[in-house]
Amino acid sequence: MKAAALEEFLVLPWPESENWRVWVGLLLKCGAALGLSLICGVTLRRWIGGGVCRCTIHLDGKTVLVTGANSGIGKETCRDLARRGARVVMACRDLTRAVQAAEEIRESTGNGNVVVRHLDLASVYSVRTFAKEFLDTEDRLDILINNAGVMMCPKWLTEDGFETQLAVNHLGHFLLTNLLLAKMKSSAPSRVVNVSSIAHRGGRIDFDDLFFSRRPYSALESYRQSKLANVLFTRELARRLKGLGVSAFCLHPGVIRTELGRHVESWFPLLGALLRLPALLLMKTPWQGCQTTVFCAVTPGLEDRSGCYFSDCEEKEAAPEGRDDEAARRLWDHSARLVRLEDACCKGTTAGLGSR
Ligand SMILES: NC(=O)c1ccc[n+]([C@@H]2O[C@H](COP(=O)([O-])OP(=O)(O)OC[C@H]3O[C@@H](n4cnc5c(N)ncnc54)[C@H](O)[C@@H]3O)[C@@H](O)[C@H]2O)c1
Repeated sequence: MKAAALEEFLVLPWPESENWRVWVGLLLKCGAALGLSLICGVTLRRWIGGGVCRCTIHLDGKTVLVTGANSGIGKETCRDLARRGARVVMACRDLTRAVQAAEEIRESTGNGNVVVRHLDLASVYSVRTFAKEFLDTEDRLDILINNAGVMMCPKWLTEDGFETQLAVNHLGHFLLTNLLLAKMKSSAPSRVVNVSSIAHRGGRIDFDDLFFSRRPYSALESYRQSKLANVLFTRELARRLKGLGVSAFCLHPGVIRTELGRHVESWFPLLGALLRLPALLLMKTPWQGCQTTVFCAVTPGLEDRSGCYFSDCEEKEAAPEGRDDEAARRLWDHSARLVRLEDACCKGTTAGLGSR
């Protein structure tokens, strides 16, 4: 169709004409207008909508530990908690970037009590080494934020033979939390905050094939499985910790502009480039992305909501698959077996958390 013809096609006399092309043109224009208002609406909602933690509490004398702290949501979480006066331990895989991030946080907050420790959640050995050093050197742990994550990477197996997304997003954090629980109990009231995702919806824990050994690998299914595992772990942890002074929460941080999509972008570079502008408009900033994490970490009086799921600084209902107590218990048992939680080095640290 030539330009003039196209123009004529889209010109809209009011629909008194019976011509079907007029109606198609009208529909197209309405569609475009609707799409545009939707984008504007969502953008406005992103920028001026709720989801800001208004709690001004100070954390002087408290120690917080944040995993995956050198970028994105984790880094902004550290900045917020450092501003509140906490001692912040940044547990990171990439030490070079972590040292730079810590320096930047110290400068921007005036809090010099921000330290970096090495932690690779894809390695059971690294998690155990980190935990041992932490227990030996730190007096207390008031807030543990399990934030690190990897999304939709190719099928990589870790040195322990685990599929990477489940290993980093769930198993590493499961082991870390359990190893540090004795310290958290002695620092009670304390909190564990697990950064999950809305992607837990529609997720499924395949207990017969957690690592995609017998089924074709799907990067998306694996991510969903790992984020559902975060929700179920929170639920079971809260149940086991009832009355011990440690609460557990999980959350969806929103759709945030971070480096999390690096694997998806590397698979579809053209799509990544095309989506950059809409992403800039529609996605929240890392500062906005850390608000629900901080809300769960510091808001007083949340203890009776232990085990719950949050989004936009409000409690929300997790998807039905995230409220399955039997699956939560099974996942705990499977995870404990996989990371060998009962090994000598953990004994004594999990007191009170044995099986039912
Ligand atoms: N960005 C979003 O839109 C979004 C949405 C929902 C949930 N989340 C969750 O938020 C959390 C933070 O992600 P982000 O968006 O800030 O992305 P990010 O990529 O900026 O941060 C992830 C961090 O995890 C660290 N990490 C990855 N593998 C690790 C390992 N093996 N050991 C230790 N650290 C490791 C990375 O180094 C990085 O610092 C993730 O758990 C993610 O699933 C993010």
